[in-house]
Amino acid sequence: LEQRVKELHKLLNEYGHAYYVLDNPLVPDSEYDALINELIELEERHPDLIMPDSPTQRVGGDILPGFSKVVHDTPMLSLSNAFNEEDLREFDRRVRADAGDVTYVCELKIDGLAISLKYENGRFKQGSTRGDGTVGEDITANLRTIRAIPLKLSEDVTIEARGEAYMPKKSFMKLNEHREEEGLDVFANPRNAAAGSLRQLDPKIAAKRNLSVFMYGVGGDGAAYGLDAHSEALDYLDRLGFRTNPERRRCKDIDEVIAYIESWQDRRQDLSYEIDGIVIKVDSFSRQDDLGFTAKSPRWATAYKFPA
Ligand SMILES: COc1nc2nc(N)nc(N)c2nc1C
Repeated sequence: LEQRVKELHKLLNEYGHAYYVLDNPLVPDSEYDALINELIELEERHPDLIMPDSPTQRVGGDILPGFSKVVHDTPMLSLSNAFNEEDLREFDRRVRADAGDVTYVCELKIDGLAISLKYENGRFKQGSTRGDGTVGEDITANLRTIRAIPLKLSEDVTIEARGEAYMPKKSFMKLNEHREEEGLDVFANPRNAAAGSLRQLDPKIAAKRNLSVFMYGVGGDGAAYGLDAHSEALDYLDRLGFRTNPERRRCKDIDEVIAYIESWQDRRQDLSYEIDGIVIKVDSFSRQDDLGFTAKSPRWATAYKFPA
């Protein structure tokens, strides 16, 4: 019996990772559903076999009285903005003045809300919003319902991952249709819908909102994990079981960055999620250290914003 429960955990976590993290289903939904229902049955009959990281334990029971505060280990900063090619070239000039020739990493800027996920010995412990950058809200119960967020990593590491929670365009359209039928006011955009869903005190509501995430960095000093560059950190997050955005691209100079941005100007409407720009980061962590931070933003990154 215990053996069967362990086997179901393994199968469901593997199938779940393929479906929700890699967008590459290994089995039809009907097979996944049959297995999860078998596990729910077994756990109902034998509650002593319920583990915290069981795939059935994503939706908590009780409604929270409120959200407690979380002080971030390192501030969750904001990004400076670039609105045109001149801004981008100015950013590049400033970077190379202090750090010399650098390689950049370009990432899609997901139009959602920033989150921090903390893991201890490979297990999801706490998730929070950015808040004011220093203090956020503990929304662990709601984040547990997001199946793209692993409850257990492939390695027993203690790590913080940061990224963006968002609502896919399709889910946003369906949610608003449903709200219209119910005579409720609709959400203005997927970002507001995602924020509203994660601010629910009842995790059962968040669980129904079909949210997802793209993780875009490690909290604190990347070098602490033996990584030399941001692109390596993203590959490391992939290996640990996180969902990262596959469209990221290393660019050897600002001309390549500009070409990458132009390539997404029109293609972005084909994405299944909304983006509001492209984030450009110096790849090497030691070059990032040469550049440091202003009071509120890294000097080694900027966000090109698409015209609204
Ligand atoms: C290094 O800091 C950041 N990196 C980011 N990366 C992506 N892809 N998207 C963001 N919104 C983002 N925001 C911040 C503050």
